[in-house]
Amino acid sequence: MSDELGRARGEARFLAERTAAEADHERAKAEQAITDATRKQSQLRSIHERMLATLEARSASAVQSAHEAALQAARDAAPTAAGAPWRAWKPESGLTRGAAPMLRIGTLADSEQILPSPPPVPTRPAATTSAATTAAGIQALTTMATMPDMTATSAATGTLLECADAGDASVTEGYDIAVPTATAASLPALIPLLDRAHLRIDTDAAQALPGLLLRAVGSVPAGLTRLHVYDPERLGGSLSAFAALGKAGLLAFIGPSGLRETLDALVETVRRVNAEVLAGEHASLAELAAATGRRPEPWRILVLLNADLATWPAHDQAQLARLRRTGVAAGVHLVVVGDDTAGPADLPRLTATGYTGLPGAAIGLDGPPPLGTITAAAKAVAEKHSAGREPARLVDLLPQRLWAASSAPGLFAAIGETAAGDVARLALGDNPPHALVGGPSGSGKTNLLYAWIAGLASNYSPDELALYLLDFKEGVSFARFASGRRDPTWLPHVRLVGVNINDDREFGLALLRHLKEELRRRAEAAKAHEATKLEELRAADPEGHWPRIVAVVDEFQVLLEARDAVTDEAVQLLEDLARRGRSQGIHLVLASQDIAGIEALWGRPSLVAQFTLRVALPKARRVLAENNHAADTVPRFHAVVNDESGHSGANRIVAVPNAGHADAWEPLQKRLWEARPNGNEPPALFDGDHVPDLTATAPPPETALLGQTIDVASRGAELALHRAPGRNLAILGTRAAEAADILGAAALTAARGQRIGVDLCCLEPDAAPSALALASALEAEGAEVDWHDSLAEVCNDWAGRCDGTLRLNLVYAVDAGSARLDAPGTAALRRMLIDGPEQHLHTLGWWRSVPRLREDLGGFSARFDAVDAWLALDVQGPELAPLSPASGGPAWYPRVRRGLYFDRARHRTPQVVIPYRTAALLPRPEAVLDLP
Ligand SMILES: Nc1ncnc2c1ncn2[C@@H]1O[C@H](COP(=O)(O)OP(=O)(O)OP(=O)(O)O)[C@@H](O)[C@H]1O
Repeated sequence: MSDELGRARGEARFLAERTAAEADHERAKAEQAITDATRKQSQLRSIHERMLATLEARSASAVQSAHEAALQAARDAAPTAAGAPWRAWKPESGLTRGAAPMLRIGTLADSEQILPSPPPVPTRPAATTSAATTAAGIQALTTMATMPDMTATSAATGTLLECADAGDASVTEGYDIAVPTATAASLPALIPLLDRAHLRIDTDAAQALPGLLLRAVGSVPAGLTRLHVYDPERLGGSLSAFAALGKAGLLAFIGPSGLRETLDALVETVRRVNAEVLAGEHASLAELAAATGRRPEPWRILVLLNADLATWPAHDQAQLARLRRTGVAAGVHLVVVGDDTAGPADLPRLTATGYTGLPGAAIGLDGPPPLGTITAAAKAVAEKHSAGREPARLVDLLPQRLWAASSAPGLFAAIGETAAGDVARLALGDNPPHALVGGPSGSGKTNLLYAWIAGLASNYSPDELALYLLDFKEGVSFARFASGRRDPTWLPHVRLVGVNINDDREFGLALLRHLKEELRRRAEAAKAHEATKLEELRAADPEGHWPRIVAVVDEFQVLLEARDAVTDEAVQLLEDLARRGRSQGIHLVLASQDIAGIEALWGRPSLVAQFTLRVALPKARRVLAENNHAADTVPRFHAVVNDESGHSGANRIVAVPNAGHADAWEPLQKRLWEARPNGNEPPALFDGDHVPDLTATAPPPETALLGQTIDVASRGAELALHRAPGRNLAILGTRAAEAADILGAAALTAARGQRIGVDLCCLEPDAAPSALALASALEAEGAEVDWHDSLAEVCNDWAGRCDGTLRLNLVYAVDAGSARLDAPGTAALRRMLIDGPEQHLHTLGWWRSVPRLREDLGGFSARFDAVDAWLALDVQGPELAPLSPASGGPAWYPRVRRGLYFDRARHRTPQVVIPYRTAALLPRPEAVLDLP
C-alpha cells in the first residue's frame, strides 16, 4: 500500500513536472512568437516608411520638373518687362517675330514648391503637406497649359525664383530615396491681353490695373501700345503716374464728353486696319505679324474706369459691342474696371483671387508697381517714341528663305521701314533702272548701301545677280565683301571689289568699259533671240547666264571731278550704260556726298534723267527735285526714297537698319557664303593701297610684263618683243626703285618658258643691288646673263651678240652712260636702238628724262621711231608730248607707284600701270654680293 502510494506520488510528481516543463515550453514558444511578431511588425513599418519616402521623393522630383518646365515656359511667354518682378523692372521689349507677350498679374496661390529638407527622410505628416501643396501647383499648371491661348505659364523671372536643384539620390534596400534640397518658387499667374483678349477687372482687383498697363506699355517697342483711359469721375488715381506718355501721344484721358469721339475713332481704326492693313490677306494683326515679322499698327487699349455702362446711350453701347466683337483682331482691347455688370458681361474677368480664364486656380495679385517705376518708365518710353521709330533690325528685313526670287522682272530689296511700319523696298529694273544716292559725310550712305546689298544678296542667288562694287573713298568699306585675312568668306554675288581707288580714277573707267563690253554682248544676244529686254532674253534663252548686274560706285564724284580725258570718257560711258543698261539688266547705283557739286553730271540732263530712283540721306543736296526739301528734315538714320526722279509727291521716309555693324553683317555674309554654289570664285579685289607682287604667271612667248594694268581683270601690261623695228622700251623718270622693278619684272617674265640672253648694265649706284639680284635670279631661271660695266661695252659689237634668240639689253640709267660716249659710241647706241630689234635684241632702258632720251636718239629733231613703247613715272604729261599721240601730251599727273604706259604699236591711248614689286622673286642683294 505504502509502495503503491509512493508510486502514485512519484507518478504524480513526474506528471506535475512534465506538465510544468510543457507549460514552460509553451510559454517560451509563446514568448518567441510574440518576439517574432514584434520584430516583423517593426520591419514592416520600416519598409512601409521607406516606401512612402521613395514615393514622396519621386513625386517631389516630378513636381519639381514640371515646375521648372512651367517656369521656363513662363519666361518664354512673358519675357523681359512682361514678366519681370517690380524689384528689377524696367521697360524692355521682348517682342520678337513670335506672339505678343502674356502679362503677369500675380502668382498662383499654392504654387510655391516646398520641397523637403535634406535627411532625415520626411515624416508622414510632412509628406502629406508637401504632397498637397505640389498637387495644387500641378493642378494649376495643368489647368493653364490646357487653356486656349495659354499654352505657357509665366514666371517672375529667374532673379526672383531659385529653381530647385536636383537632389542626390541614395539607394537603400531597393528603394531609391531622392534627397532634394529645399527651395521655394511660386509660379507667376499670366493673363492674356495683347492680341488675345479683352478683360474685366473687379473693383477689388483694381490694384492690378497700373501694373498690367505698365507691362503692356513697357514690354513692347516704345510707342507700340497706346492707352485711352475713360475716367468719368476724373479720379486718375494711380494712372496719373503715366502722364508722360500723354505728351508723346501714347495716352489720352477721356472725360464723358470725349467718350463718343473715342469710341467712334477706335471703331474707325478697326475698320481701317481690316480694310487697308489686313486687306483680306490676314485674319488679324497677330497673324500678319507672325507671317511677316512686322507689326504695322500699335495696340490700343481702351480702359473704362468705373463706367456706368447701363446708362450709356445706345450708340455708345453699340460701338462698345463692336469693339468687343472685332477689336482684338485689329489690336484694339477693352479693359473694363468696376463691378458694373452691364455691357460686355462675358469678358474674361479678374477678381481679387482668380481669373475666369484660369478656373480653379487661386491667384495672389502682385502689389502695384512703385509710382517712381511708372513715372520713370513712362518718361523713357515717351522719349524713345518721340525720338522716332526704332528702325527694324537688318535680320528682320531679310527673307526667311534665301535666293527664292527670280531677277527676270527686276530686283527688289527691303532697306527699312516707313513710319507706319511698312517695309520699304527699293526696286531696280525697267523702271526705275538706276539710282542716285546722296548725303553728306556720315549721313549713312554706306550703311544704306550695305542694307540694300544685304537685301539683294539674300533675295537673289549669284546666278540671278552679279555685283560690281567700287569705293572711291579712302577706307575699305567694301573690302568686307571680298575674302580677307581676318574673314576668309566673301559675298558670292560679288565679281569685283575696288577699294582705296581715290587716286586711281582709271579703275572706275575700267569698270565702266567692262560693263559696256557686257552691254554689247547682251545686246548681241538679245538681237539674236529677238528680245527687246532682259526678261525676254532670259525667257528666250533659258540656258544662258544672264544675271542682272548692279554696279555700285560710292563717292563717284571722284571719278568725274577733274576736267580731263578720264572724266570725258567716264561721262560718255555712263551715258551709254544709263541709257541702254535698263533693257539689258545692267543697273547703276551712284552714291556721293556731293551730288550737287558734280558739274559733269548736271551738264548732261539726259544722263541724270535716267536715274529715276533717288535716295536722299539727311541734308543731302540736289538729290531730290529742286522744290523737294524732304532731305532737310528727315531724321538721322532715315532716308527719303523717291522713285519719280525726286518729285515731292513720291517721297517715302524710311528708317534704315544698322546694316554695317559686324554683328548684323558677318552672320549674313557667312550664311550666304556657306550657301554659295560649287565653283563660285571669290571676287577680284583691287586695292589702290596695295602694291601687287609679280605673280608666277607666264605671259605669252616673246612678251614681257611691266606691271599690273588698272583694269577689272588685273591683267599684266604686256610688251611684245618680236623681231620688228621699234620694239624697245624707254622707262622715263627718276624713281630708281620703280624703274628697277619694271626692268626686273620685264626680264623675269620674258625669261619664263623660253631661253633668253640678257645684257645687263647698271649705271646708277642706287639700282645696283637690285640689278645684281636680278642677274642672279635670271641665271637661276636659265637665262644667259652678261654683265657690262659701261654703256660703251653694251653698244660695242652688239650685233655679234645676236644669235637669233630673244635677247634683252637691260640698261639702268642709260643717260648716265650716254653722256660719256664718244661719237662712235653714240652712233653705235643709235644703231643698236634702231636695228637691234630686228635682230631680236631689244633694249629696255631707263632714261631719267625725256630730253635725255631724245638726245640719245639724235637731238632736238630726232624721231622716236626706235622706241615704240615708253613707260613714264614721275614725268609730267606735257613733257611726254613728243612721245604722245595726243597733242600737248597725255593728261598725266605722276603719282607714287603708278606709271603711264604707251606702246605705239598696240595702244590708242596710254594706260596706267602699277609696277609690280619684284623683291619676293629676287635673292637678297647681300646674298648676291657675298657670292664668290
Ligand atoms: N541706320 C543706321 N543705324 C545705326 N547706325 C548707323 C546707321 N546708318 C549709319 N550709321 C552709322 O553712322 C556712321 C556713318 O555712317 P556711314 O559710314 O554709312 O555714312 P556715310 O554717309 O557713308 O559717311 P562717309 O561718307 O563719311 O563714310 C557709321 O558709324 C554707321 O555705322
